[in-house]
Amino acid sequence: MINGRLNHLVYPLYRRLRGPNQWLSNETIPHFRPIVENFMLKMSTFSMEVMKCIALSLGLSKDYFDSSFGHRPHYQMKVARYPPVPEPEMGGNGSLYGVGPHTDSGYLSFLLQDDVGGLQALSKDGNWIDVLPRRGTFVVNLGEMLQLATNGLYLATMHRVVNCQGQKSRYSVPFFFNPRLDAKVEHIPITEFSNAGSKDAYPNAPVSNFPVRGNENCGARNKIFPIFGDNAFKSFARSHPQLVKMHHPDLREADGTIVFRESAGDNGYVLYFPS
Ligand SMILES: O=C(O)CCC(=O)C(=O)O
Ligand SMILES: [Fe+2]
Repeated sequence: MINGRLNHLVYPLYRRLRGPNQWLSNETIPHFRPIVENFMLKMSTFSMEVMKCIALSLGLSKDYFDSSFGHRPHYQMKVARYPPVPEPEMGGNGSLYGVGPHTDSGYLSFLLQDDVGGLQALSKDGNWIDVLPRRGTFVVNLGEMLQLATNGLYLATMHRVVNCQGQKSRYSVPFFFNPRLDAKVEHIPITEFSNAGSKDAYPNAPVSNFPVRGNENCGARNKIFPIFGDNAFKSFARSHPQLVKMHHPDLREADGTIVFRESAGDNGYVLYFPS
């Protein structure tokens, strides 16, 4: 439900991505809500500063991206725990990855990871590189909206999380900084970027080694939608097919595409083309 309405009555689809936060009680974690709210506010101010630096690095005015945040940038934070996966299970049916290979859908992601390790990023020549934890630093990933804006001059960072073995869980706090859900991200009109090309950002990616879930997120198979909300909904639906099934009965994810059940319905599904 969103604002008392059933999900399947809410269009455009990306409006379903906003809803009330579910806070942990003070008994579970004291002061959880104010700590998280304070962190998110500081991160969003910081992110806007980094976006100004990115604009300057592209030879644009520092407020170039501001209109795409408007009064309501879409930022999100999560606290993720990756329990260790015992060795016999490694390599079995998706358990190798805590998060399969993907690029994030927005502008920037800041990851605060503990010292367990497991995060990897894909180099352009197709090798996975360990992103080693460094105390007191954020890992910063560029997202698909920056790749789209720069027509591939700046690539969205392909990354994944390999499950740890041993005793300790891995904890990570990703903060995702994005445009407004309804922002349409245009190519930056600078000719030197126009040939960069973003059709297949990772031509050497070892796609055949990827687990089934995640294949569709890679390289040429990953379509980037210019309206950020559409792009975010795409990523959400791919990453959480079970949630789509439970809470979005009019939708289905198939082969990396979001499809919806026609209400008048013959007996099938038709492709959903984001706005
Ligand atoms: O847990 C991490 O460090 C990364 C998580 C991630 O890539 C994601 O949630 O998009
Ligand atoms: Fe990610």
